[in-house]
Formats: sequence, structure tokens, C-alpha cells
Amino acid sequence: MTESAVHLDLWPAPFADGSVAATVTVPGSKSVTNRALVLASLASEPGWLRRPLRSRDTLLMAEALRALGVGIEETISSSSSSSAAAPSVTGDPAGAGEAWRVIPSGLHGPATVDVGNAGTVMRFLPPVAALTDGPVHFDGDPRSHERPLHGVIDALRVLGARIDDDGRGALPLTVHGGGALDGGVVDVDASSSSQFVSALLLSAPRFNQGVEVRHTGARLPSMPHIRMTVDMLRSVGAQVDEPETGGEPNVWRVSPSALLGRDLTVEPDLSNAQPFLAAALVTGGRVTIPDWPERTTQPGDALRQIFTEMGGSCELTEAGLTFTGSGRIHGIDVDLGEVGELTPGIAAVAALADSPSTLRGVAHLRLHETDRLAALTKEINELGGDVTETADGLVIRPRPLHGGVFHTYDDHRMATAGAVIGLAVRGVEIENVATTAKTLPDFPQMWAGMLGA
Ligand SMILES: O=C(O)C1=C[C@@H](OP(=O)(O)O)[C@@H](O)[C@H](O)C1
Ligand SMILES: C=C(OP(=O)(O)O)C(=O)O
Repeated sequence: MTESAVHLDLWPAPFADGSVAATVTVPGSKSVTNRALVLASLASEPGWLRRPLRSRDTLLMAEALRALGVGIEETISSSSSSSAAAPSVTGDPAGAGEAWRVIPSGLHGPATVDVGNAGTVMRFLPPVAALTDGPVHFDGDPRSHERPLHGVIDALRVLGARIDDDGRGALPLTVHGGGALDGGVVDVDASSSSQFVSALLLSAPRFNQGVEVRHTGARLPSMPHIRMTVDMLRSVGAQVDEPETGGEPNVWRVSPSALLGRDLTVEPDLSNAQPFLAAALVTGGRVTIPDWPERTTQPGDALRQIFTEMGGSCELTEAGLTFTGSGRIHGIDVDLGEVGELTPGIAAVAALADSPSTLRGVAHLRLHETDRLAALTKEINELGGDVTETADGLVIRPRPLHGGVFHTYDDHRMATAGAVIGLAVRGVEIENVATTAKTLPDFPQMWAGMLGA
């Protein structure tokens, strides 16, 4: 969690004087937007993406695909399905009426891809690059050099790709596209990131033999994200065999096929809804998130259960998901392995609870945007908290907290977690709140809007 830069900008996190009462329209899902961009780029006909997330991670994905020859046109959509309910806070209002037209073409190198610190870009695109006809160089933020990529690099080599890297199993690297990839059977240890599996499956319909991915590791985190990959592949016509619909455990098969261009409306990002739901819980208030899907593969849907257990109640109606805090916050003992990206926000709420919490199953968070276990421990403890790291998570014993600087380590979810604590603790200042631009560029304005500022 070394700080890559010293940011002098401190954002005074607003303190909530009373209970929040707001409707917050959350922009589109990062994970859905970036999968949809990849699938639409590999399709045999143009497609549409409506209400895409426009944030650093998705703009990097779009820019990278453009560099490989894909046409991605931003337009204002005439048939946007934006909510009819009058929201009091809208993140990225332009995004709600916006659509991206994706026009696939032959994939070409040479090209250069900046992955920033986006796991989806650094992992989903090397397989696409293997289908181009030239060298594609990948690099990104300093932290991107530390995030695991060996599962993708080693697997692509087995499947027939030529890749130059420095032998660490990480960025920077160059994929020498050969115009096509054999594909076939490959073992992958995806215990450090589910994105290894998703990456190989997403491009697999375009491999000559498709792919059979066999996960060999002990644990596999973030299963909902793999389900999302499988669902989205099927929705564009791919044939996928997988463990959850009767296949062999830990084995996914994708057959070679053409992919359809589709018209997809992106769901709101439920993981980015988390801080707003947490605000209802922490202040004993009420927050409604419009367009919460009835059925979804997004891990954020688990918040309905987790935050209810921590002291609130929720109701899914035509208006969206309404979460109501009870005025009390309880600790929780929970395995977050399936929904790791929710950990910082849950830790923030747990630090304000009336009993201890144990968060388990998230050792892989040490290799996320920052070492999230170390960062949460340090930052909450510097405000007077009592957090200890375990082998695979955190134990959080609530203590009276005081104000101070909450460092973010270039991690969007650290910034939003600090803001949640700031609702209940006067004098919390978030260092580099602008890092929320990774997935939620309008966060500070949305937060102030929620509080009626
Ligand atoms: O595929 C995806 O869209 C994601 C998968 C998860 O990654 P890990 O399995 O590496 O945790 C998640 O944490 C990340 O935010 C998004
Ligand atoms: C882990 C995350 O992102 P990435 O897609 O960069 O892995 C996250 O958004 O919490």
C-alpha cells in the first residue's frame, strides 16, 4: 500500500447532522460496461451500450479497443431507459441519456494500451490482443506492475500466443498478435483473481478451438463476477458449459462461434451504491437507489442481506431499492470471498458498530488497487479504531473515533469508505478524493447532494 504520490488535496468529509433521506441515481456498472465493450468489439455486427459508465476504468477500456481498430462512438441516445422517477441526486447525468455505438472491425496492431490501474483492462485485453495482427504493448500505473497477471500470461502462452514480458508474470508486456489464436485446454490458478477466468472466457468464442479453462487453485474469489461473464457471453450467443449449470466443478468451456451485436442497457453499479446505502445505515436514515435490478450477477446485490444483518431493512419496489437504517449498527461475522470489492465499505460501517466484526475470505484484497487489508487497518486505527489483520481478512473492534486524515492510496473504495466514517465522526479529511474517478467520477458532488448540501 505504498503511497505512489503525495496528494495535498484534502476533502473535508461531510458530517451528517441528522438522518439522510435521499434518492440517489447511481451510474452504470464498471464490470458490466467493460465486459460489454469487449464482447461488442468481438462481435460480427455493430451493437449498442446504453447508460454505460463513463469513468477512468471504462474510458481506458474504450480507448484501448479503439487503439486496436474498434469503432466506439459516443452519442446521446433517443431511446434511453433512464428512470422516470425524479431523483434528488444523479451521478453523471449525461451518462443516463448516453449510448455508445460499438462497431467491430479487424483487430490490428501495432498498438499501445494504457491500463491505468484497471483490473478489467489489464486482464481482459491481452486475450483480445492475441487476436490482432501485430504487437500490442501494455503498461499502466505503477501499481499495475504489482497486480497479478500470471494466470492470463501463462494461459495465453499455452493457448498459442507469443508474449514478451520481464518474467514476473506482470505488466509491462507485449502481446504479439498472430491474427488468430488456437485456443484449447488450459489450467489456471485463479485464486488471486477471478478476472483470469473471465478474461479467457470473454475472448474464447473467437479462438479457433474455443477454450476449456480448468481452475486449479484452492479458492476462487468473486464467483458472481464469473457468473456475470458467463451470462453476458450467453446473451450474445456464445455457448458456455460451466459448473453451475451441471458442468464439472471448476471447469468452464466456451465453444468457437460468432457473437451477436446487441442493444444492452447497463445496470447501475451496485458496488458504487454501497456508500449511499451505508449512509442510510450509519445515520438511521433512508436512501433509495432507482433501477436496482430484480435479478443480477453483480456482487453488490449481497448488500441487501449484509446491511440488513448490520442493522437496517430494505424493500425492492418499482421505485428501486430503499434501504432504511434502524439507528443501530451491529457487527457481523462474514465471508466476503464472493464479494471482495464490498470489503472497504463494510469495514467502514463495522468500525461504527455496537459489536465487533470479523471479515473473512479476502486475502486476495492485498493485491487490489492497494493492499486493502493493510490500508483499512492503518487508516481506521489512525482515527482511534482497533482493527487487526488476519491471514484472510480483518477483525474490527469498534472504538470511539476521532477526526484526522484518511489516506486513500489511489483506491476509489478507500475514499468512499472514509466518507462513510466521516458521516459519523467530525473532522475526517479524505486525501485525494479525486481517486473515486476510477469508477464514480461525481462522487463528492453526489455525496453532498445526498446530504442536501
Ligand atoms: O471481473 C470483474 O469485473 C471484477 C472482479 C473482481 O476481481 P477479483 O476477483 O480480482 O477480486 C472484483 O474485485 C473487481 O472489482 C471486478
Ligand atoms: C478490485 C477492483 O477493481 P479492478 O477491476 O481494478 O480489479 C474494485 O473496483 O474494487
